[in-house]
Amino acid sequence: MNPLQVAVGVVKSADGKILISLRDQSSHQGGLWEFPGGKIEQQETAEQALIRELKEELNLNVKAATPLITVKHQYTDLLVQLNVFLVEDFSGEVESCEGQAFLWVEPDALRQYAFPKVNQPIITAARLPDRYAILEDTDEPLLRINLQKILDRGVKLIQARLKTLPPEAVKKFVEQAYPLCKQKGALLLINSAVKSPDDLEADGIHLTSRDLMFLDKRPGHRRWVAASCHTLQELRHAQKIGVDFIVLGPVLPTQTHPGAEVLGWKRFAELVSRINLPVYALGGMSESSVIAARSAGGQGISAIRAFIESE
Ligand SMILES: Nc1nc2c([nH]c(=O)n2[C@@H]2O[C@H](COP(=O)(O)OP(=O)(O)OP(=O)(O)O)[C@@H](O)[C@H]2O)c(=O)[nH]1
Ligand SMILES: [Mg+2]
Repeated sequence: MNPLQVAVGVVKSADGKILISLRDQSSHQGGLWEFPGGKIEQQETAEQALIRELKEELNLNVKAATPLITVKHQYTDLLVQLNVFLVEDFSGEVESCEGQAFLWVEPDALRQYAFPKVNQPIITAARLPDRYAILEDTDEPLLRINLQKILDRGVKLIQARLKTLPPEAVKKFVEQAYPLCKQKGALLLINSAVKSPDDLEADGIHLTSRDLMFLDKRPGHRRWVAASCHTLQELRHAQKIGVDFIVLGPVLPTQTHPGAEVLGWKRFAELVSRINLPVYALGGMSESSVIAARSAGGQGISAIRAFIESE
């Protein structure tokens, strides 16, 4: 059966708050909060439906929208596909055209509201940025310089992939890096290949694909859990154990792995469409690849060099 196609907007104000509204008690999933939107009519594109619905429901004029995530869900009574857009460019004051309650909420506070179950990955996508920097092993002074470059560039999500640095050096570095990241409002995740990642204070863990496949449940006491994947099997396992987001690649050829087999954007898009999770594209990315990644259904890009090389 073809899913019911729905266009949904994560509407973000200039001060970073997100618009949610309360579903009418009598409607499907009634009494729960939602991101505004509605069914895509015949002859309409998802974007056209989004523009029409946000005008009809909230009197908002959408000026630009970019794809954020697509999720599919089988309710007992209904199969839906939510085509979610990020809307940062709009005009007009929100009005409750259908008498529904609405609220502007900080992204990190979205989890406190009751949404339909399928909305969970949308909430995660709304909280995450479009760039995920990887901080690679190198000598310590250079590591600090690279971290500073990443932070100066405004990247808000960073993975410390310090696989070969001795544990004491890793500990010393993370103890300095974590407060710096906090100060800049950036999240710091520690790669699971780091020796004793549990001893390090950070925002979460980034699982290697190998470590991911050894787990049968999400590691506890972690605010954020991410994972590296290369195959559909790994993606499905990540979704099953409740990982928050994925890095998938290599998408394009890289200098570090010349001749390695790559997915390409088409296969990347196909794989992303099979799961309901935010996915970053890795491999051969530059800052300008964000647009391609988002068009392919991804959350954005992950890279090592793109964020430390001069623009
Ligand atoms: N708009 C919206 N719909 C959602 C969300 N999550 C979710 O499961 N849905 C489901 O998507 C379907 C369509 O959404 P809708 O009820 O907004 O459609 P609509 O505005 O065209 O409604 P109408 O038929 O009353 O005019 C519903 O079955 C609803 O339960 C969400 O965050 N926003
Ligand atoms: Mg609606």
